[in-house]
Amino acid sequence: MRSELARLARNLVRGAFLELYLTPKPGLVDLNDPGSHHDLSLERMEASLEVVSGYLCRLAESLSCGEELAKQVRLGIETEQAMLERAGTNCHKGYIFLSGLLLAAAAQAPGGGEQALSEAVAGIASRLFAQPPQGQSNGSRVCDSYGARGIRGEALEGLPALFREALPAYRRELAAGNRGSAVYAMLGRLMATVEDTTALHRCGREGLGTVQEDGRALELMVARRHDFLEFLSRRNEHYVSRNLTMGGVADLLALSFAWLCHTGELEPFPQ
Ligand SMILES: CC(C)(COP(=O)(O)OP(=O)(O)OC[C@H]1O[C@@H](n2cnc3c(N)ncnc32)[C@H](O[C@H]2O[C@H](COP(=O)(O)OP(=O)(O)OP(=O)(O)O)[C@@H](O)[C@H]2O)[C@@H]1O)[C@@H](O)C(=O)NCCC(=O)NCCS
Ligand SMILES: Nc1ncnc2[nH]cnc12
Repeated sequence: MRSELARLARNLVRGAFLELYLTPKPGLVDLNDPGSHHDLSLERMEASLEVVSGYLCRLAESLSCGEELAKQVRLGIETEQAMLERAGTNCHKGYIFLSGLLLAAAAQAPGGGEQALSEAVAGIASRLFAQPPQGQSNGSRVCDSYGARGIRGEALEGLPALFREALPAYRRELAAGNRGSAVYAMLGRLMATVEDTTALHRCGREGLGTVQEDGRALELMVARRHDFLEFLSRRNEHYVSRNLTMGGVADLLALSFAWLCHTGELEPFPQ
């Protein structure tokens, strides 16, 4: 199991880099610009991912040794701090949690299918969130204000954005023979369905509604073979003008990339 967890850890890092470099992405850091993140840059995100890479390697080792969940939580919290110190940002806080959760679930359901993995995610999340959260955060305040479920709801339901939305969207497009646009079908599906608390935090319900409408529009443009790259560039300008972002979509896109790397579906040649 050790080697399989180490391989998934490496793919979780690859997924985050693939998300970062996908360009254009409305409101998010990519190869063109920092989107609506004036405190970020490509270099800072790359520095942050160096920290995430070390974390995932240590987490895979901890899981292989059968250490208890409390140790994995400590590793996650320490990594959040290390990310702040190394890159001066919390830009991958959500991904630290989501990638750690998926890795921990894979340790619990070795060789199981995606349904077993989703159930293991939900089981671990129910243990993680058995106690009420300590203190407030942007997401918890937004969840209180808008009755949103956010990252906690996503985890407690077994990552439906990954297993029921993103992966099927990618596989449908791939089955139709469209390798090049499959990633954008996945991005559109996530934008259309994720209840992203960073969008709510920045621009309220109207902001989340904009992201979800744009996700549906992107899906339609991909299906009709329209110029969706021009659309995404134009929407990026609009998001920047409103300080709108979709950090939760970014993290779930990274996780989707990672899992597709792991299953070999993102590359024509098996690893
Ligand atoms: C479970 C925790 C990680 C939750 O911690 P916290 O309460 O601080 O988290 P939230 O504020 O609720 O948001 C967490 C981040 O999750 C991403 N997210 C948002 N919506 C969703 C969703 N529906 N599904 C999945 N993920 C979602 C999002 O992360 C990304 O955006 C952040 C950057 O955006 P930005 O607008 O810049 O945000 P801010 O800087 O806060 O605002 P500004 O001032 O800039 O305007 C960035 O984090 C991205 O990753 C949410 O931000 C935590 O409680 C926890 O348990 N941590 C310990 C880790 C652990 O247990 N690991 C072991 C697991 S086995
Ligand atoms: N590309 C990106 N831009 C801003 N925040 C992010 N969090 C994760 N990926 C991100």
